Amino acid sequence: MSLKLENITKKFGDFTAVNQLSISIPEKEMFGFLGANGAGKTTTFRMIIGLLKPTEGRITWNGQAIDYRMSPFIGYLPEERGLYPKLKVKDQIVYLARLKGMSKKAALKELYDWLDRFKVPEYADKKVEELSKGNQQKIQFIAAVLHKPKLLILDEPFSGLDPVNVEQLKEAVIDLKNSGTSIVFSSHRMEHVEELCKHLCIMHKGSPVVHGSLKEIKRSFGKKNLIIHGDFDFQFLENVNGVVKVKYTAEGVQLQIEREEVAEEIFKQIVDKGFIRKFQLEEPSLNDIFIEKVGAAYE
Ligand SMILES: Nc1ncnc2c1ncn2[C@@H]1O[C@H](COP(=O)(O)OP(=O)(O)OP(=O)(O)O)[C@@H](O)[C@H]1O
Repeated sequence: MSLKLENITKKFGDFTAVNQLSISIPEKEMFGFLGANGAGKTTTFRMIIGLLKPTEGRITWNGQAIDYRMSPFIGYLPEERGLYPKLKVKDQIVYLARLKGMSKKAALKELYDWLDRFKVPEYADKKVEELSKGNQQKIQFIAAVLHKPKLLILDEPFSGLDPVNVEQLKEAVIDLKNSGTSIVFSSHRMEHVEELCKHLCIMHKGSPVVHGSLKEIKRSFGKKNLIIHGDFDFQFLENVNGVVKVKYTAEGVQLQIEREEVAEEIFKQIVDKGFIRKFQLEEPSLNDIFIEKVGAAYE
């Protein structure tokens, strides 16, 4: 039981926006879509919700082809936020909820529950244009989740939010996942995907360049990070075999090394050089992996 994309290609004329994308998104999980601008994330989402038709391939949800009849089960937070500025929040939310088959009463109850959760019950009677951009985004998020979709697609849900609002929305998303919603979201921010997702896909120019579980992706990357803090000169490390990158930090140095054994070698070499305050081997970050796989495209 899952969302499945099989050999999906989307062409706009001669231009291929998505190329042979095959992914399986597990049920009741959060799946992250990473990619530079123009990588094909939004196009993929539009195909998942049935707004665009793939040129080739098949998209299924629990084995059934996705079509408009599934709309009540799907929630979508589009990248281009599209609320009507002149309408009151509650009128707009009720209108959108009714399109998903909810009654006015149920929609209002859900709306007030969400507004209470975000500690802004007074927004119900405000016009959208009276709210800040970040708060408009919260309302749009509520519009996407009000009908309790089983599959929730969030295009850049955290962009443009201040840190407090990012945390608030993250908690809401985690609660939805824990209550059984399958969530797919895109982001430019590696740390959000790293924190929230078990599985992910990195898109590059329409093709998936990395795909799978975060754990496995990190393990198979091979390279590790080694953090050393100490009271001695680190420069000689630039010439140690197996050291790929050296980044100097306020308290020492952060190395990218080819494999774990290089850390042992380095330890032998620094042990007599002076006081070592920290010597820590870490898995690569998603950012390290992204930079290597997509690299120049993220300039
Ligand atoms: N309707 C369209 N007609 C022609 N080209 C399109 C259309 N929609 C998208 N594209 C192109 O397809 C490519 C992928 O776009 P898409 O919006 O899916 O990227 P994205 O990964 O969501 O990027 P971003 O992070 O900037 O939102 C881009 O080069 C874009 O210009």
